Parts: sequence; C-alpha cells; structure tokens
Amino acid sequence: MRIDVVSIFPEYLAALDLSLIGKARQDGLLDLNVHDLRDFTTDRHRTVDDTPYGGGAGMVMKAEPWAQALTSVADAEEAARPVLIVPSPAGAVFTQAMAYELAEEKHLVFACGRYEGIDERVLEWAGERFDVRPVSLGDYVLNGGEVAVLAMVEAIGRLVPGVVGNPESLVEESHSDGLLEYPVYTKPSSWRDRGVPDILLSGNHGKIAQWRRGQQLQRTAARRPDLLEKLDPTQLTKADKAT
Ligand SMILES: COc1ccc(Cn2ccc3ccc(-c4cc(N)[nH]n4)cc32)cc1
Repeated sequence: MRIDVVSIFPEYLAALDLSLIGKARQDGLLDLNVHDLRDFTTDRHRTVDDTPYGGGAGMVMKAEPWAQALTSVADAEEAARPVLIVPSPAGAVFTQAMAYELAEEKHLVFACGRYEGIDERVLEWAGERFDVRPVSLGDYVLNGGEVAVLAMVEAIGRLVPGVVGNPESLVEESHSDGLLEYPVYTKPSSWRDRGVPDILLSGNHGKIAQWRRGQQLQRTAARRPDLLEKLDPTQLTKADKAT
C-alpha cells in the first residue's frame, strides 16, 4: 500500500517512522511518504493561508498549494482513483469498519488541514482525481488533521497483511467483532494483593473462551451500549443472550 500525507507540519508525522508502522515501511509493506505543503507554494513567503471570505476569525488554507500538492501525489498511471482522506470535524466518524475497508486500497492520500480548514473548492476539484472522504476522528475539536492522520494510518496500516507479526492478534480485539475486548492479565498471579480470575489459571480453554466472551458482553453493555444496539442479532449466540 502507498500512503501520501501532505501537511505544513511534516515533522508531526515523524512518529510514523517508529514501531510497527516504521518497520512496515522498512520492510516495504507500506510505501509511506510525507510532503510539506509549503514545497508547493510559489511565493517568497511560502504562503499557505489567507483571510476567510465572509469574514470570521482565523485563516483559511489557500486552494492552489493543495492542488499542486495533490496533483504531484496522484500518480497518473494509477488505474483506480486514490482515496483522499481529509480529516475534518465535519466528516464521517472513523470506525474500525472504515479501517478494514481502507486497508484494502492500493493508494491512500491524507490532506492535513490547519487553521479554520481548507478552501472547500479543493475538495470539489479533487473529486475528479480522487475518491474524496472527509473523516472525523470523533466528536471533539483538534487544531489540525495531523493527529487524526497518525491515528488513522496506525489503525489502517496494522491491518495490511504482514504488518502485524501474528495476524491472530487482529482477530480478538476491540471492535473487530463489534464488542469491546475482554480484560487481560499477566504475571505475577498475585500483585499488590490482587489476584487473577481463577478461570484464567484453569487451563480449560473452552471455559476461558466462554468467560472472555461474557466479559466482552458485560463491558460493552456497561461502557458502550450503543455498540450492542448496532450488533446484528445473528452475531449473538444463545449463550451470549443468557449472559
Ligand atoms: C469550524 O470548526 C473547526 C474548523 C477547523 C478546526 C481546526 N482544524 C483545521 C483542520 C482540521 C482537521 C481536522 C480537525 C478535527 C478532526 C476532529 N475529529 N476534530 N477536529 C480539525 C481541524 C477546528 C474547528
């Protein structure tokens, strides 16, 4: 998978050189490139923003530098249009289902806005070359798109085959089956007078799986009842319903 990120703070994305995503880049599983939007300006001051039409506080990101930057990353030979993900407070909320879907794409481009956002005409213009997706990280306000891109690249990148050493670990995790994950424990078995649930020490893998599933359902009901309502009834077994 090829990933291009455009930002006026490319150093913000340095975290993508680390850990799992960093190793995937070294291994050639992710062809990840970060671009400085200011490299696509033509004036001496490398201007990327200006005052908003209609007035109001703050500045708006100018269209032309974005058009130059996006044109330079849109590989003309590509058969399918790359997906252009534009983090925005006004976007569709990013979910694990979206991460799975985007992990299938060959080329993702992320446009990190700042200030009060990007001139809307960029998203309209980009629609000819890209599958444009405004995406929100959640219902809270950030100062720009970079934090959202770090989160999305990690969530998507880890689903690309070969990135996570043991694909098994992707199966039983929060949101992969629509539920929150069960509690986990490790040595020592007694820590500051707190023990580990006996079932986990029993070696009875069937009972352990049953207990873990029950924990998932209890946690989801307590912390995220909205997820339970979304569950397809066929995803709940008779035993689940008895929990
Ligand atoms: C009109 O309201 C606002 C307009 C812009 C901003 C600052 N800003 C500029 C670019 C940008 C990109 C993404 C986000 C963002 C995404 C999520 N989930 N929260 N905030 C914020 C962003 C704040 C608020």
